[in-house]
Amino acid sequence: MAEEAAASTPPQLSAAPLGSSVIPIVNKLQDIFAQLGSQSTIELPQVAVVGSQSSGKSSVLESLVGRDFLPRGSDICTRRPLVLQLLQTKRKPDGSEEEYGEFLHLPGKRFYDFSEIRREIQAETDREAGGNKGASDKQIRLKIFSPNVLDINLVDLPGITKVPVGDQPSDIEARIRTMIMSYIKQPSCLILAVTPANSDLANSDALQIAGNADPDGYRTIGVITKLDIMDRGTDARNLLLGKVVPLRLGYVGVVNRSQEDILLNRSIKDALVAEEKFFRSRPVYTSLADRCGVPQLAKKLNQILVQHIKAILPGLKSRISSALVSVAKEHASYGEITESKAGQGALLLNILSKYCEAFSSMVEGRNEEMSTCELSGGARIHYIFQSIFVKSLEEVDPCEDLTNDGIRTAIENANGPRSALFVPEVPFEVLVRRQIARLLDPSLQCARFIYDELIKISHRCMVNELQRFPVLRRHMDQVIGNFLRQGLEPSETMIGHIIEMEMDYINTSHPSFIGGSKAVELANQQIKNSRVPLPIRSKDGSEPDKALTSERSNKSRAILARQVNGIVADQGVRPVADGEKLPSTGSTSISTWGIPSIFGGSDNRTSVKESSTNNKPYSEPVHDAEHSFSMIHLREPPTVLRPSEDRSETQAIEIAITKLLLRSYYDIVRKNIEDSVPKAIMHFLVNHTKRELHNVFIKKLYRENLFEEMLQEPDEIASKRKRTRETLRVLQLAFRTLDELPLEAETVERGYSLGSDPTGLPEIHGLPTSSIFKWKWAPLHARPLSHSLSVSHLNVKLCRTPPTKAGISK
Ligand SMILES: Nc1nc2c(ncn2[C@@H]2O[C@H](COP(=O)(O)OP(=O)(O)OP(=O)(O)O)[C@@H](O)[C@H]2O)c(=O)[nH]1
Repeated sequence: MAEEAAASTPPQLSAAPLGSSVIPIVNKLQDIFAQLGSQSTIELPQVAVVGSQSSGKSSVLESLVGRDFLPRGSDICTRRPLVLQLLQTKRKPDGSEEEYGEFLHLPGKRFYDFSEIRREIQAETDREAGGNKGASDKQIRLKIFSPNVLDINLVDLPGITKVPVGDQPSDIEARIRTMIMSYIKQPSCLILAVTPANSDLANSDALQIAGNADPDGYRTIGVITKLDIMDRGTDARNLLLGKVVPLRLGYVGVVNRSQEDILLNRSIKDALVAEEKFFRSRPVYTSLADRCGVPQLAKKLNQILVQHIKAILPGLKSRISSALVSVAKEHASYGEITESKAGQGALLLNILSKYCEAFSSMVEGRNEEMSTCELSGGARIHYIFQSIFVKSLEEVDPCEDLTNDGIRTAIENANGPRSALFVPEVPFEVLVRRQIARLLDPSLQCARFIYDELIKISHRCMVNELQRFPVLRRHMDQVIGNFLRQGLEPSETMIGHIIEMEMDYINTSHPSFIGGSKAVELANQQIKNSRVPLPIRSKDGSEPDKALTSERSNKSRAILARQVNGIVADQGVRPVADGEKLPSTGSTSISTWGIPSIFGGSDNRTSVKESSTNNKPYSEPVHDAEHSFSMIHLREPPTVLRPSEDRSETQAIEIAITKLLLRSYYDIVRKNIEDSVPKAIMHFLVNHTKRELHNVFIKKLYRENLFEEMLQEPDEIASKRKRTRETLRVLQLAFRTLDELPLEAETVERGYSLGSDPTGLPEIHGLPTSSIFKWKWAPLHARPLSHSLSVSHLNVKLCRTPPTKAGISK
C-alpha cells in the first residue's frame, strides 16, 4: 500500500539515483550535440550487476535507480536478463514530472505504477521461462522515462546458481555463466560484482566471473551486500579494504532492504536512511566512509562516468571549433544589413571598387586564388595573342592561294595592251594587297576572343560576395558587358586602320624588303638551277612530274617563308612554278626594282612571239592562196580569255620574282600586324577597361536613388544570415560551455547546479552528505575502463585527498 502510495505521489526520486550528479553535465552536452544538429549522443557505459543467486543484485540496482520496481526475494527472482534503459524526458511546461515505464513486448503501454512494472516483469519471466524456476537468456527490455535519470543502460542478470532446481536444466550454471559473460565481456560494460558479506569472498562467483571478463579490473567494482546480517563479531573491513581479494577499483559495502523490509513495504528512501544509520552506528566502518553505502557506490559510478565524459570532450571540442570556423566564414559571406543611405553608399562603393580591383588582378595575374590546373585571366589573353593569333599568321603562306597561272594572268593584265618591258609592279601590289587583306579577319577574330575572355573574367569576379546582391550583379554584368562592347569597337576600328594602312602604302623601300634587284637575281638563280630537267608537257598539257615539283616548290616556299625577310637563295632544284616551261638560256638584263627592266634576249622575245602565234586560241586559220584576196575573217575572241599556256623563260622569271617579292613583303606586314594588333587590343579594350571600369560603374550604378534597388537581397540570403548567426551563437555558447564544464570532482560531488539555467532543470543532489559520508575516494589509481570508457590521464583536480594505501587495490 505504502508503495502504491509512493508511486501515485508526484514522482520524486527518493534516493541518490545513479549518475544524478552527472545528469546536468550530460544534459548540457546532449544539448550541444542537439544544437550541432548531430544525431550522435553521448554513449554512457552500460552497467551490469553480476553475482550469485540472491546476493542482492536487484536490490543494489533498485537502490541506485531509486525506485522500487524489480522483483526481489530470497528465492530465484531474476530468471531472464532485464535490460533497463533509463531515458531522460523533458519536464512538462508546468514544471511537473512524469515517470513511467514501457516494455518492449508491450509497445505503447505506459506503466505509471512501478509495482505494476514489477508484476509485469514477473509475468513476462514466467511466460518465457515458465513458472517453475526456469531461466531464459531472452531479454526483457524495459524503458524508464523520467526527467531525473541519465540516459544509461542497466542490466540485471540472473544469479549464478550451482544446483538445478525446478525446471532448470542440468547445465543451468554453465548456461547462466555464458549468458552473463555475453554482457560483461563488452569492453564498455561496467561490472558491479555483487557478493554478500555473509559469504566467503574468496569463493565469490561474482568476482570470479568478473575477473574472467575484466582480468585487469579496470571496469569492475566490488559490491559487498548484506553487511547488516554478518555473523556477530565479524565485519567487512578487510573485504572493503581489498585485503581478501584485491580489486583495482575497490569495494563498496551496502545495506539493502531485507526480505522483512520488503514485506513491510519499506521505501528505498527509508532504507537509505537506515543504511546511513547502520554505518554511523558501527565505528569499525567510520574510517571507511568512502566505501560504505549506496550513495558512495553511486558516487563511484558517477566518477567513472565523469571520466568517460572527459575522455570524449576533446573530440567534441574540436568538432565544435571546426564548425565554428566554417559557420563564421559562411556568416561573413552574407555580410551585414545596412539600412542608412550613407552605409549603403559606402557598401556599394566598396563592392564596385573591390570588383574593379579583382578584375584588374585577374587580368594582370595577381589573383590570389590562382589556379594551378589551368591558365586563367591574363594568361589566357597572352595565350590567345601568342599561341593562337601569331602562330596562325605565321603558318599562312602568302602564295598559297596563288597559282602560277593566276600570277601570270595578273601580270598580263597589268601589262595592258603592251608587252612588258619591265617586271610589272602593279601585279605585285595587287597581289600583296590581297594577301594583306586576308589578315583582317584573324585580327578581328583575335579581338573578339579577347573580348570573350574579358567577359569571362568579369563573370568570375566576386562570385561569392555578389551572391548576396543578385540585382547589383545583374546590373554590373550589364554595365561591364556594354563597356566591353564599346571598347571592342575602337579596337576593331583600329585593327581595320592598321590593315588599311598596310594596304594603302606598299613600302617597297622598307629596309627588310628584298627589293627588285635581289629578287631578279634570286629568280634567275632559281631558274638556272632548275633548268634541267625540263618538265615535259604531254599532249593534254599536263606535266608528269607536276605533283612532285609542286610539292618541292611548296617545301621551298615554306623554307623561304621562314627566313628573315623571307629571302633565301634557293640552291636546290627550284622549278619556277607549276607547268612552266623553262627557257634554255637564262641571260636577262636586270634593272633595279621600281622600274626594273628585264629585257629578255631577242630570242626570248621571239620565242614569246612565236609561242603566242602558235597559241591555239589566238592562231588564225590557215588560208589557201586562192583565198588570199578574199576577206580575212578573224576568229571571234572567246568570252573568257586566259593567257596562253606556253610560257617563256621571261614569264617564268616574272612569276618567280613576283612570288619572292610577295613573300618578302608579306613577311614584313605580318610582323607588323602580329605586333600592332595585340597592342591595339590591349590599348583600346583591355587596358582601357581596366582604367575606366571604376568610373563607368560609378557613373552608371552609384546613384542614391538606386542604392535600395542595387543592394536588394534575396529572401533566402536574409534567412541564411539569420540561421547562420543563430548557429554561430549556439556554437560559441557551446564552446564556452565546454570550457566551463565543471568536471572537477568537488562540483560533481555536490551535484552540478544549473542555477538560473534557461533549461530550467532543477538542482539535483544525492543524499545530504553527513560527516560519515564525507567523500574521500579519489580515483587516482583508476585506469581506463575500456576504450570507450577510458581517459588516458586523470585530472588531478579529481583528487581531493590522497587515496589511502588500502584504497589502491591491486
Ligand atoms: N538484510 C539484507 N537483506 C538483503 C540485502 N540485499 C538483499 N537482501 C535480500 O536478499 C534477497 C535477495 O535479494 P535480491 O535483490 O533479489 O537478490 P538478487 O541477487 O537479485 O536475486 P536473484 O535475482 O534471484 O539472483 C532479498 O530478500 C533481499 O531483501 C542486504 O543488504 N541486507
